[in-house]
Amino acid sequence: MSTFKSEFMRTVHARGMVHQCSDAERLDELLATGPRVAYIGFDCTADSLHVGHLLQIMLLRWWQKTGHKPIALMGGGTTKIGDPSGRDETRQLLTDEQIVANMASIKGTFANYLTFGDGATDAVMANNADWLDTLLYIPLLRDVGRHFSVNRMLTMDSVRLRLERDQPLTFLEFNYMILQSYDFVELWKRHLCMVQMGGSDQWGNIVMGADLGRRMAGAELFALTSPLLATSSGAKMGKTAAGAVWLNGSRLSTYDFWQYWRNTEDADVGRFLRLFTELPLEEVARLEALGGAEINEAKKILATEVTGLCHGKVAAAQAAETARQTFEQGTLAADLPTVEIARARLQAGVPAFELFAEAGLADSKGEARRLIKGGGARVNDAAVTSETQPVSLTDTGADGRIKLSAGKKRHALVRAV
Ligand SMILES: Nc1ncnc2c1ncn2[C@@H]1O[C@H](COP(=O)(O)OP(=O)(O)OP(=O)(O)O)[C@@H](O)[C@H]1O
Ligand SMILES: N[C@@H](Cc1ccc(O)cc1)C(=O)O
Repeated sequence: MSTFKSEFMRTVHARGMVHQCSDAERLDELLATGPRVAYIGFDCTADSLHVGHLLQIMLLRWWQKTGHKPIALMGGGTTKIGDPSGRDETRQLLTDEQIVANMASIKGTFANYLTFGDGATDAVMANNADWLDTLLYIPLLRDVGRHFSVNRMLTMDSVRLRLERDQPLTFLEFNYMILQSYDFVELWKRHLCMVQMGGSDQWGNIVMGADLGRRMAGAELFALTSPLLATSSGAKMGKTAAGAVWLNGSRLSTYDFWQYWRNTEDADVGRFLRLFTELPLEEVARLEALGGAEINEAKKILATEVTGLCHGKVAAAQAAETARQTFEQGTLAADLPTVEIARARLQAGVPAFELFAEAGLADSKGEARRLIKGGGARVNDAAVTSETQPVSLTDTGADGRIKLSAGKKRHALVRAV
């Protein structure tokens, strides 16, 4: 591992970011001799990326930091097809308008992690709709389709698993890997892009593209995948009971994002520090070795570092301070009153005045209404603007709770049961 010549390969291996690489030795050689180009594709299936994408973004960031050029590819075209990789069911089809809106909303995230521009190692953003939307069927079949063996396509996990489990796979989805492969060759032609990275579920799509590049253009292309992350307790990383852990601040507040990382399981602290922060490995080793209550300090550092990259250092410091005031300044310690509300009710949305009364923050519904009218009621630190404003499951923070406040000092937590 330590024998790698290139800084990129040394760094990403040492930090545990690599699952598979098609030819690590050869790639290492090429990376040691000058700036190279790599890309990762992101489909626009929602209006924000989530924590599951963060490892991919960190790979692009290290790629750039170690002297190479990253391409963030928006899947404006591929989102119309829907990648079957790692999924049991066909994705719901999105309209063109939804895809365009999602892309606009996702794009901003990359500016926090990458430096864009025209220089040799500046990042570039591309959209595969630019070349996929105008493909013609017969020419595509003749120029590209002839290089694909259906026999081999059937052995790819994205296809094989559906067939083995008797789950339907549409012809539309079956074509996804052809289009992702085409992207790789197109980016090679446009930018001499020679590496495609992605989560391990993308391996089949990536090696098919590398093969296509060899056949169509005589290009030497490489695949490098990251592990698909689960927490120590086995849950797929990035999704909580309350939904995905979104990267866009409009979807998940900086404070809740910070809390998600603060609530990391003890056994994951070292691994997450290596994967999601840029702290030197010696520092990570020191933090990881902290025992007992001190591990909480390491979790706060993790939360502040990851939040700092995603939302900026100022917002991260603010989130850390809010957490300190809320949970460490005596009045609001762990004995904060918690009310349990039936999940179905929260799903439907409970009018704020009812919830405040039930949580004991007002003696009656009438008093709760007055509290709200007077501007003294807050849900997750945001003012409640109408008495009947519904409080629902979507307000649940990454820690599985909704925080209600009456004035500055009185708080209660709501948990769905
Ligand atoms: N836990 C994870 N660890 C590493 N990479 C992940 C993780 N979750 C997602 N990814 C990467 O991000 C890509 C998109 O993931 P995923 O398919 O889960 O996103 P989604 O389409 O937004 O969510 P869903 O499949 O739940 O609709 C995956 O192909 C994978 O490479
Ligand atoms: N298939 C990838 C996204 C992607 C799209 C186009 C590509 O060329 C590469 C990757 C995913 O689902 O996450």
